[in-house]
Amino acid sequence: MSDPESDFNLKVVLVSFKQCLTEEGQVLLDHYITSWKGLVRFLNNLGAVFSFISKDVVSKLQIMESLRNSPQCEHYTSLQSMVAYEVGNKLIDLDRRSRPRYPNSGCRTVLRLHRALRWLQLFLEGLRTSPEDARTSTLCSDAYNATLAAYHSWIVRQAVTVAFCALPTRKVFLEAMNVGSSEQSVEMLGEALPFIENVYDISQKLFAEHSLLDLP
Ligand SMILES: CCCCCCCC/C=C\CCCCCCCC(=O)N[C@@H](COP(=O)(O)O)[C@H](O)/C=C/CCCCCCCCCCCCC
Repeated sequence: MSDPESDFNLKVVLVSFKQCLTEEGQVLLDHYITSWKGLVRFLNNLGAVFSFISKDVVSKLQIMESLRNSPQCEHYTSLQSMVAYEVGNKLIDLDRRSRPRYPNSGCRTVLRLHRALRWLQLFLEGLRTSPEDARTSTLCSDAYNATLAAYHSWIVRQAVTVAFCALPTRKVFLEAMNVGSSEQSVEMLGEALPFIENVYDISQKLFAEHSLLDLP
């Protein structure tokens, strides 16, 4: 009989991002949410120092799940249908100077996860291509500074910097992916990272086309 814990590995999660995409390039939100839940499982395994990050992701996933379970659920099947619905019906706050009317819009919520996906892509690519003795805190903060940092307050950036010091070594990280040796993890990343890259690129293009990359 299969053991769900030992069967769970980072390859399964990264490949699940492939299932987010239809042949027509639609990004399916149910699969997107499921893929993110898999990432949260890994984050939780890294220790309590990361729980403030995990809580933020979980709260965003809950917003998306409640939209998927709402009477408007059919508009939240894919990223494309969600953007069309929320943009078409003016259900998004566009101006950061006005009082927020739609703090839980799907677009602003997915945008936060979308930016974090870019961080993940850069961080895992850094792990894959770096030498054995590379410092994970440096890989992680380089990826963070190139992506999420620009959108975070000073206090969040400080908390994140402290959390990075608690990261395990590169070898431990690669083995925690649960796909075998460090070498096998590196190989797996080379095969599976393009799946999150595809989802990121399609989402980025969609958000850019609708001027949604800077939602407050
Ligand atoms: C063997 C393990 C393989 C690696 C698995 C990694 C799994 C990673 C899972 C999640 C990644 C982090 C997701 C961060 C989402 C951040 C969303 C965000 O930007 N939220 C901010 C803005 O939201 P609003 O306030 O506008 O609603 C929010 O203010 C910030 C909250 C605090 C947390 C932000 C920290 C982001 C740090 C990213 C590095 C994570 C390091 C994880 C260690 C691998």
